[in-house]
Amino acid sequence: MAQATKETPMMKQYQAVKDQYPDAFLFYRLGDFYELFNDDAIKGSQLLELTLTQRNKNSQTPIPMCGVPHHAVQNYIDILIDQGYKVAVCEQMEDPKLAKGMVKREVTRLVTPGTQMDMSGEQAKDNNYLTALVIEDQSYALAYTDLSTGELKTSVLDNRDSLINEMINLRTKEVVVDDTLEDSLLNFFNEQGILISHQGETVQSSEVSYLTQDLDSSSEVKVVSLLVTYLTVTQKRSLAHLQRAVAYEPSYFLKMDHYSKYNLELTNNIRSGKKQGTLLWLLDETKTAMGGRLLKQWLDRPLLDRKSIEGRQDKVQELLDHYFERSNLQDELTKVYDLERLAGRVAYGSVNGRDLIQLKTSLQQIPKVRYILESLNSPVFDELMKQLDPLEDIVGLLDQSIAEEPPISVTDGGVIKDHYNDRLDEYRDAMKNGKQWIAKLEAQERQNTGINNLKIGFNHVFGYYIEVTKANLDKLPDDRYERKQTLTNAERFSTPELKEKETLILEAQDKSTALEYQLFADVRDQVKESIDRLQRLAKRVAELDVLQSFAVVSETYHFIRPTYTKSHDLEITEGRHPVVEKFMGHQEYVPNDVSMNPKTNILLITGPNMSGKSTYMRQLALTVIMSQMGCFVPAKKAKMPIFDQIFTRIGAADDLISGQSTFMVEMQEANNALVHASENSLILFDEIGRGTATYDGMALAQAIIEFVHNRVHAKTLFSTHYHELTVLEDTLAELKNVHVGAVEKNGELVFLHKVEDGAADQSYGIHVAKLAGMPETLLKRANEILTGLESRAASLDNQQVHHVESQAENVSREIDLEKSDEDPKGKTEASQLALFDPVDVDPNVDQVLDQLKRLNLMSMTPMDVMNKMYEWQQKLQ
Ligand SMILES: Nc1ncnc2c1ncn2[C@@H]1O[C@H](COP(=O)(O)OP(=O)(O)OP(=O)(O)O)[C@@H](O)[C@H]1O
Repeated sequence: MAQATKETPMMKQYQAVKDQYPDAFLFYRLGDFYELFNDDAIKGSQLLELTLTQRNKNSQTPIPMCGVPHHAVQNYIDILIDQGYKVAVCEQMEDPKLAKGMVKREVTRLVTPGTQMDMSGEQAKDNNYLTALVIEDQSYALAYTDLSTGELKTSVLDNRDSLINEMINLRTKEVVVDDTLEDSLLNFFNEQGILISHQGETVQSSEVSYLTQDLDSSSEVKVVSLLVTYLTVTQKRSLAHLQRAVAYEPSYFLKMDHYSKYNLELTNNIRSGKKQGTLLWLLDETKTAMGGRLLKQWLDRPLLDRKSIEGRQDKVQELLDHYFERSNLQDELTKVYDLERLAGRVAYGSVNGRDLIQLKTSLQQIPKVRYILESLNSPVFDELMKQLDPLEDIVGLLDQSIAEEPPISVTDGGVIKDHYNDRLDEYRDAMKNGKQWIAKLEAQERQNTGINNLKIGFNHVFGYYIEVTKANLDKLPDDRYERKQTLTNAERFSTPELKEKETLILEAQDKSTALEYQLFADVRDQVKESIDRLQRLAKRVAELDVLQSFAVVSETYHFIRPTYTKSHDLEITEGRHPVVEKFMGHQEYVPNDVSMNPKTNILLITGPNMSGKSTYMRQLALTVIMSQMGCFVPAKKAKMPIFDQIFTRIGAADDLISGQSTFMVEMQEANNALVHASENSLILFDEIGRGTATYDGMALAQAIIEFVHNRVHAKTLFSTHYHELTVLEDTLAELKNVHVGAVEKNGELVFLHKVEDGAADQSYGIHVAKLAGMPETLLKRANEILTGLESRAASLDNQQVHHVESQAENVSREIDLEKSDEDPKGKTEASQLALFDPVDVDPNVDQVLDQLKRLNLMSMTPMDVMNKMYEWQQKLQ
C-alpha cells in the first residue's frame, strides 16, 4: 500500500504509523480533522462520499487526501466498520501549540467489525461476536466474545459442519485465526463476508491465565489466548470486564442446523432478513436490551434437560398467574438500562457522567424488583432472588458523587455533586463569589462612568474585559483603563482590580475542572472493582426479563404449558402456528392436532397447493422449540417428548451459503437428517423430490421415507404432491396418511386448513377445471385418464425404488436401499415405455415427439404431466 512520496516530516510520521496498520484505514488527526492519505484516501473518499483533494498539489508527487471533521468522526468510522473494514484512529498525543517539533501521534484504538461496541437502537438487542479459531488434533477450537458485554465462551467441535453451523449461528463478522487454518475454510469465511484477522503470536499474560483458568482442554486455552491477545493488541485498554471463559458443549442444547433456523424463520425472515414476522419478533416482549440478547441466545439454544426446562416454565407460570406483580415488574425493568454494556464501558474507561447516572437509576430498581418477587411468595424464585444483588455500596457512592444531570463531557466540570469533596466546594465558592463580584463591579463601573451600556464580558483569548461602545469612549477616565482589544463599534479594556479577580476566578475554574475529572475517575475506578458483581446481576435481570416476556406472550396469545413424556408419545391438541396466527388473527386460524407415537412415527401429508401443509409442519417445529426454551406453546393441550435435534427441508429456498442448486441443497439437507437424526429427533420434509423429474423425485421420496421408517425412527412429517406415495401406508407400519382438506363452496374451492386422517382426494386439478367451467365430457374423460394413470403408477411402485439407486448413492452412502431381485434397468425402461406408449404413425406424431423431447420434467407436477398427456392424446386420436 505504501506509496512513494517526497516525504515531509509529517508524511514520514504518517507512513511509519500506516506501516503498522496496513489492513486498516488510518484516520490521522491533523488539528480539527482526521485525514486519510494515499490509497486510504482514494478508497475512503468513495466509500464515505468525501471530496478527494491533494496535499502538496504543486509538487511532483501530490498526495491524495480526504478528511472528516473530528466531531463527526464516529459516523464515518461506523460506515466503514459496517462494510467490514478496520479503522485505526491516530490521535495527537500533545497540544500542537506546546509541542516542540513534530506533534507526537499514536494510534489509540483499532476499531474492527468484531470489536465495535457502540450498539444503539434495534442493534442494542444484538450481540456482536468476535470469534477466534484454531485447529488442533483435527478438531476445531472456537472462542467468542462480545466485547461490549464481556461474555467469553469456548468449545471444541469435532467436524467442519458443526463449526460452520456454529459460526453462522453466532453471526460473527470477524474471525481471528492463527496459521493452523486451512485455505478452504478461509475462503468460506471470505465468501460469507466475515473479516479474517491474522494474529501471529499468542501472548501468555496474567490476564490470559486468569481468563482461561476454568478451562480443561489445551485447545480451548489456546484459542482463548489467541482471542485475548488480539484484543489486547487492538484495543490498547483495560479488558477488565472480560468474564472468565466458559466452555460449552453444543450437544447440551437442541441441535438445529443453520438451514433449519433459516427455514423456520426463527430470528430473521426469509423475505428481507429482518426480525419482523419471526418467532423472535413474536416472543420479544423484553424490556431491557440484556433481556433481548438473552432471548435470542435461548432461541438459538433451546434446552435438553427437562428439569431446567421445567424450572423456567415454573417461573413463567407464576408470572402468568400474577398479572399485577408482572406489570409492576415490567415497569421496574423498563427503568433498567443495559447493565452489561454499562459495565463494559466502565472497564473500558469510556463511561461518562450520564452513564453512571443510568447505572445508579438501574441499580435503584433492583430492591423494588426483589420486593415484587418476594410478594409472589413462591419458592420458584428463591434462587434467582438471592442473586439479585442491589449493589447498595455502588448506589450510595454514585448518589453522593455524580450530579443528577451531568454533561456528556467528563473534562469540562459539572459532573460531581456539591458537598462530595471539600476542596471542590472551595473552588466552586471562589468561582461563584467571583461571578457575583464581577456583576457588582459592572454596576459600579456604570455608575462611576455614567455609561449605561458598559458591560463586563469574557472570552477565552482575552479573559475578562470591560466593553465600552465607541460613542461612549469620551466618557471614560483614561487613568485606570488599559486597552485590550478594538472592535468595529466598541473597545475592550481591563483594570487592575478586574485583573486581580480574573486570576482568582480562572484559577479556581481550572483547578475545579481538573479536580472534578480526578474525582470522576476515582468513582469510575471504584465501580470498576465491582464489575463482576454487576455482570452477575445483569445476567439475572436478563433472565427475569425473558421469563416475564414469555409470560406476557403466553397470556396474549393463549399459550399453554406443555408436559413431557419419556415414551415418545406426542399429542398436540389444537396446535397453531404462532406467527401465522398473529398475522391472520386468532379467530381466522384453524387449529390442528398432531398425534404421534412409537407406532406412528411418520405422518405423510397430502393436500392441494396452498392448503397449509408447510404451515402445519412448521407449527410443530416452532412448538417444540418454544417448549424447550421454557416458554409455553400455542395449543390447547400439549404432551411431547424432549427432542434432541430438528431437521428441516422446507420451502424452495435456494442455498444462500454456496449458491448451489435447489435440488442439490435439498438432497444435502435430507442427507444431513438421515445421517444424524436419532429416534429422539424431529424431521420435517416438505415435498422432497420436487426439484427433479417427476418419477425420479417420487422414487427418491419413497426411498427416503422407507429409510426413515426402517432405520431412523425419528418423528417425521413428510408432505408431498406425489399422491402415489400414500399407498405406503399399507406396507409401512409406522406411517400414517393425513391430508389437508378443501371443499367446493359457492362455486369456489375453499381451503379448510384442517388436517384430517387419510389421503387427500387427488382430483383437485380436475375440480378446478370444473370450477373453470370446462365441458362435462372433457371432465369425464380427464377422470378416466386419471384412473388409468393411477393404476399404472401403482404397478410401478417397486420399479421406482430401483430407479433411485444411483441417485441415492450420490446423496449418501448411508442410504442403503433395499435391493430387489429384478433387473432394475429393464424395469425402468419398461416403465418409461408403459408411460409414453407410442401410437400408430400419425401426422401429429413428430410434433408430439418434438414437444416431448423439449419438455422440462423437472418443473412439472404429476398433474402437469397428466394434462400434457391428455393434450397429446387429443392430438394423436
Ligand atoms: N391452519 C391454518 N389456518 C388458517 N390459514 C392457514 C392455516 N394453514 C395455512 N394457512 C394459510 O394458507 C397459506 C398457505 O399455507 P402453506 O404455505 O402452508 O400451504 P402448502 O400446502 O404448504 O402450499 P404449497 O403446497 O403451495 O407449498 C398460508 O400462507 C396461510 O395463509
